[in-house]
Amino acid sequence: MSEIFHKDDFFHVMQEQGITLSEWQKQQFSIYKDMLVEWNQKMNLTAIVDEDEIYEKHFLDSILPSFDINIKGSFCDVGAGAGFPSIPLKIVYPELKITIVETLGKRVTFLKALCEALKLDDVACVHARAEDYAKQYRESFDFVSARAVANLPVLSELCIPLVKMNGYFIAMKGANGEEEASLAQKAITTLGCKEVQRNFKTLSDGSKRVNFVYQKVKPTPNKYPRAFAKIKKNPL
Ligand SMILES: C[S@@+](CC[C@H](N)C(=O)[O-])C[C@H]1O[C@@H](n2cnc3c(N)ncnc32)[C@H](O)[C@@H]1O
Repeated sequence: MSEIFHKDDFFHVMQEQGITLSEWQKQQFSIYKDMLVEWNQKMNLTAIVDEDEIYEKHFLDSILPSFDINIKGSFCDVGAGAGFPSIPLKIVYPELKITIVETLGKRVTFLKALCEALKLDDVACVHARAEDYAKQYRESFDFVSARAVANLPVLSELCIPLVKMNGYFIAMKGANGEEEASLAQKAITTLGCKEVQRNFKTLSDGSKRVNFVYQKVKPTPNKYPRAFAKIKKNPL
């Protein structure tokens, strides 16, 4: 990637990956960017408000995992905040069936308005904690992902119970990702997963990304997820 990232580089990277976006998809990204900046004046959605940075650090970053694994079917985004990574993925891959589980009501309000403005079908925005949602919807999704929600030992217990057998948990991590991954090894195995990919990326400012892909090879034992206080106090 170039040293200074411009919005147009986003579309070039997509093309390099064989993804040609229609005018409407480009417009959807533009509407998304505008809504993010506008709503951010009323509520805390993101620290990134520069247009080029939004295209790189939110939009491109969200889509990066799909360059290494074919993301299709049902996709649950735990703690999506302002919609990352699931909404950029949905814009690029309109067939995805998205469920967002987000614990902050104001952000859910933003996400619902966003989905309406972007005319997105098949996006459910659920106001809940992931560990509560898993009581009813465990092992329901082909893919479960999260970015910037919790450290990996904790995040694994929030996300893996929601993954179907043979489905995938994608943990999107930054510079400390590998350290977190070593600490999470026991959690990943206990919850029924094994690592199948570890993908490294670098953004234009040199910041590192590592996206871990774990596959569910055994059902998650019924006692997980525990209540959040227990997960936090005593991570697996
Ligand atoms: C730092 S934000 C990251 C948002 C987004 N994923 C991103 O990368 O920009 C973390 C989000 O996770 C949500 N969250 C934290 N714990 C959660 C849980 N147990 N279940 C669902 N959402 C949770 C928070 O409300 C917050 O919106």
